[in-house]
Amino acid sequence: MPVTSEVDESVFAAESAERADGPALPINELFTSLQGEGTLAGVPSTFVRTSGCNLRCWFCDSYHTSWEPTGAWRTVEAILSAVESRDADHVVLTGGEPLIHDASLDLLRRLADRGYHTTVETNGTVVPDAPVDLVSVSPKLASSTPTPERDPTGGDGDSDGDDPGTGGDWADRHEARRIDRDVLATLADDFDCQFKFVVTGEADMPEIESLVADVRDRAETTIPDEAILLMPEGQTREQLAETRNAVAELALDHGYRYTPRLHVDLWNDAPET
Ligand SMILES: C[S@@+](CC[C@H](N)C(=O)[O-])C[C@H]1O[C@@H](n2cnc3c(N)ncnc32)[C@H](O)[C@@H]1O
Ligand SMILES: Nc1nc2[nH]cc(C(=O)O)c2c(=O)[nH]1
Ligand code: SF4
Ligand SMILES: [Mg+2]
Repeated sequence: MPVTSEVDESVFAAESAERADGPALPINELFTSLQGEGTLAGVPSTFVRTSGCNLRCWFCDSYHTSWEPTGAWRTVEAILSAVESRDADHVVLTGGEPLIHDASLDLLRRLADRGYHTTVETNGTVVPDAPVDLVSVSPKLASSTPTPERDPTGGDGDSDGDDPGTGGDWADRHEARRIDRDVLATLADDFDCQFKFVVTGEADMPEIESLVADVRDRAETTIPDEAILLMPEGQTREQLAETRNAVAELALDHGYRYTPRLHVDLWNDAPET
């Protein structure tokens, strides 16, 4: 089900999630792997990847959930059966942005009822009204915003008006939506959270520091440095090899945690890993 990127994420958010056979989600892929990122790295987990996103990061490693959302509608019932047919007792709900879909809340409630440990991978723009064991928040920095030079839809990078890409169309929407400090503080107060920043270089650090300070000011709970994770940007082993040592040094310098991208080290950019 390819859907063109002229269409907003509402294609998947609005198309009825409530069907005759119950709530449903657009699923891009469902697989079992090792959690590759964050404090649970290495834990066998079943990944449920929804399609559709309210942002458009230029570096998105899940292009077919954001820039060109693709997937097949599956009922929450069918997703639960698929999860139960696998061994893992950890489930990671990701996307795209899983929390733009109401049916994600049904899925999370029913996974909790069945005793699964749930992690939600989210960009931190939506608060879920459902139980979640770990909210893995990856707030998007200014360096994530698509530009004519960083346009994964194929813009030619110059400004002569013949740019065939659509990345530029998304720059303003992405920029306006990417950070909501109140949502981030509410997530910190209401859930166990890790804040996992994608770092492209040292220039990202002032924004991370000021955002962390703002969220700490607004939240009632204490957010320890060990809940702040720096993750190198890179979709492939080759790209990660260029960024990871510098990002590890930045984590050391700032007293934050470093997270690898274990799945990229192990399986590069293969689907369903
Ligand atoms: C595809 S996103 C889906 C969940 C949610 N939309 C989000 O961004 O957190 C899953 C994770 O991959 C990270 N990610 C995406 N592209 C990346 C890249 N090129 N390098 C490093 N991390 C990336 C995101 O920051 C997020 O932590
Ligand atoms: N192995 C593995 N670990 C992951 N952790 C977060 C992922 C994601 O795409 O949200 C991811 C993923 O795609 N694969
Ligand atoms: S918020 Fe997540 S899914 Fe959406 S474009 Fe950015 S990395 Fe991709
Ligand atoms: Mg991934």
